[in-house]
Amino acid sequence: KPLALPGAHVVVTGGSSGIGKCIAIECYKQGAFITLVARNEDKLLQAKKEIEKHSINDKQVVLCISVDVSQDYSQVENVIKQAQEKLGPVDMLVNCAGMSLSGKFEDLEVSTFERLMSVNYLGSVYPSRAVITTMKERRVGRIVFVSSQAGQLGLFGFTAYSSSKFAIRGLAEALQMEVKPYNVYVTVAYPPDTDTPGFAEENKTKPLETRLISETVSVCKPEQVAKQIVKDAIQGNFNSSIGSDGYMLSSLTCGMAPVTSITEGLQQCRFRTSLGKSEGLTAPGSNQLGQVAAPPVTRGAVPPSRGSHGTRPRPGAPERHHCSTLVFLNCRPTWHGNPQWLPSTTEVNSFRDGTWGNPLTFDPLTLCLSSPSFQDFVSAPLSPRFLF
Ligand SMILES: NC(=O)C1=CN([C@@H]2O[C@H](COP(=O)(O)OP(=O)(O)OC[C@H]3O[C@@H](n4cnc5c(N)ncnc54)[C@H](OP(=O)(O)O)[C@@H]3O)[C@@H](O)[C@H]2O)C=CC1
Ligand SMILES: CCCCCCCCCCCCCCCC(=O)[C@@H](N)CO
Repeated sequence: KPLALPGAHVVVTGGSSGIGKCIAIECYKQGAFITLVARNEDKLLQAKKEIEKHSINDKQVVLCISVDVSQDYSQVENVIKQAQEKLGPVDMLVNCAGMSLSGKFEDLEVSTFERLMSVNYLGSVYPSRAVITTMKERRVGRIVFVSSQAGQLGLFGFTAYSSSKFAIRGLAEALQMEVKPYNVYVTVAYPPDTDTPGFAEENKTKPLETRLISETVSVCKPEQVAKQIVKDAIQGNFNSSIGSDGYMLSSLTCGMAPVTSITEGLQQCRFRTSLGKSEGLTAPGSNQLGQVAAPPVTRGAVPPSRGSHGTRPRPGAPERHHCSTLVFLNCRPTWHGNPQWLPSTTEVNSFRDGTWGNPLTFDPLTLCLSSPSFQDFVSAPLSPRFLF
């Protein structure tokens, strides 16, 4: 049932740089024929040369086509037609063209929201729409969407980016349900920060808060991310995440995503069961819907620490507006609970050397083990939906 890459035709949008280029190389190394799709022709040719160094036989071809995947569906459809005429029907489509811009909601131009939605979301819809009919007819195919960890949770500074990456997941879940009977498998990848030209570009305007939160997860190499994505796509896994925190994040945000392995299924049961428990279907204070009533808003008082995982009220901290000890990873009480609070340089440094024991520098494993109970930890991130 795994897709055989030798001789297969793989189309990679965004294949001229970063993660996309590494995905193309990975597939090429395994004997695939590649079509690279991106806008800039010089970058495309450059990438083609680089990829061709990894050939394993002399029949392999790398085709380059320049198009903006976000502009006009008929253009994208034409590009796919061209590619199919030259290299045959598409066996695997990797939607990797995308971009990121961060900034506070009110600092981002409205046009940025439109731009990110059209490149990241519509730029994934168009190529997929163009290949799906043939895939269904042939009863063969893989469609890969490259979302982001920021497509699993919304983060400070990512109002425009996160929403465009969340949209991809909705598309993917619905599409998978439609095409599974035709032996077509959909994969959504949620990479962490990855060392690419696009990431360097993003960092130029990234707010400090966004940077601090992002730094709780280390930066990956694009080769490593690409390897994982290709592996999951070949297998037909719906979810593709990188590293142990990527795995935890996927488990915590599994929602109703399709389950493609037994371990994944067990894991989801576990998390869903603990959700039911923590929401207190029988707990005092729960209403008929099984929701726990939100704690009263406290003003001028620090709410009692409810076994929070290492968070202490900060000396001289301004009043808290929410009792948010239940909220995600203790990042959230810090950022959401203290709206007046902004980090100064000394504070930033003291997070870094751990003086504060601040959750922004937590190590997920330590956090997990040191929590009052593992269940508590597991259910914490799921609670905000019910509390707020
Ligand atoms: N790097 C990271 O930290 C992470 C990245 N991601 C996602 O992975 C994907 C790749 O990111 P990364 O490798 O960093 O990005 P890069 O900026 O290095 O590469 C982006 C690629 O997409 C192409 N592209 C961009 N816009 C368009 C467009 N409108 N039409 C066609 N092609 C386009 C670019 O070529 P050209 O400009 O010539 O068109 C280039 O080939 C993105 O979707 C990104 O959101 C997800 C998580 C983390
Ligand atoms: C228990 C679970 C532990 C996980 C902790 C999660 C912390 C969130 C960090 C998220 C970092 C955001 C990455 C965005 C990458 C991206 O898409 C851009 N770089 C694109 O250029």
